Amino acid sequence: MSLVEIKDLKVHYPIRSGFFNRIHDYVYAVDGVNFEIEPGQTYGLIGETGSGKTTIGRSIIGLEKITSGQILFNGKDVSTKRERKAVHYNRDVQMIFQDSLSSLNPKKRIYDIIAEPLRNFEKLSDTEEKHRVRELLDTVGLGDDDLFKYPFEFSGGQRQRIGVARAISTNPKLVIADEPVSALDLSVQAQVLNYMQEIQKQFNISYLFISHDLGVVRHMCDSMAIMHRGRFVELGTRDDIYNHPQHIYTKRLLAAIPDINVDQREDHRKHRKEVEKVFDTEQSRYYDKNGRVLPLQQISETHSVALPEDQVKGE
Ligand SMILES: Nc1ncnc2c1ncn2[C@@H]1O[C@H](COP(=O)(O)OP(=O)(O)OP(=O)(O)O)[C@@H](O)[C@H]1O
Repeated sequence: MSLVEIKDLKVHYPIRSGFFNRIHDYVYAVDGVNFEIEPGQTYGLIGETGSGKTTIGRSIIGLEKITSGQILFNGKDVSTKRERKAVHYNRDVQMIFQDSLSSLNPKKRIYDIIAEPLRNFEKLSDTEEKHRVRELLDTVGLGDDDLFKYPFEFSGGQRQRIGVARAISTNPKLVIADEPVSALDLSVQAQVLNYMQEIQKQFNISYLFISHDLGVVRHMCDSMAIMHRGRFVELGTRDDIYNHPQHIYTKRLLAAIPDINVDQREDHRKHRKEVEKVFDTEQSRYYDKNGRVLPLQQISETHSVALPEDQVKGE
């Protein structure tokens, strides 16, 4: 059984205006998405800013009221607050945010930041708590010297590792990581991602990894969905997406990954320009007359794409 199943999830925000503040339209932030996250695996949600990724993450953790659809966790419906409470959901699902400086309380020492979820969810003695906090800091490569420092005394990468330690303190089954490394330098990004992968293996955690950059998630995700305008344009395994992309929006995101090989930069620039040109001329075929993403078509057991009818063929 999948750890998480998302069924036809919709989150629509009303747009109000006028003297009576009437609803005159909606923002279709998330407009009918379906996917599953397996135990111990990483699922990627990739798309440009405003495509609806964060809204999905916030809906799963319970920070966003959903318009319709279902969120199942271990087969149990957790779409409402009452249902989440009944299954200790708040302990089992944690989140890592992009901005580590604002997500860690600046007035608290690291010890208390990491101990806080433990105090909320576990009944530990003082000695057990100290032992657990030390163990967690050690897991993310920080030491006893760091225990009583404040967040501002750390680098961005270290703070993000503290965010990881806090998120895993309650032994969660799912961690939602919303752009966890976007604010970091490339070398520091790799370090934080390595810690996240090691922790995943050690504790069999599932990640929902949200990013705007297909380059960053290449080595993290087992499966992924490419999102645009509140819907999925393509979903599949890592191999489906990186080696057999079908939707022009996915191809465009792939072409945007910088080429680290200096000799090939010119070729890469030309390829990127060509992909952009195709996207500009062809994109109207891939969206309906209101600019919405077409319905997904399954083209293999693992791979679905929102293709125009005349493009659909099995792999
Ligand atoms: N509370 C809200 N009220 C109205 N519209 C909202 C609200 N929250 C988000 N939106 C809109 O919903 C859409 C999706 O937003 P969301 O933050 O999920 O996108 P995203 O892909 O995560 O973007 P980013 O990477 O910039 O965070 C956007 O158009 C956004 O403006």
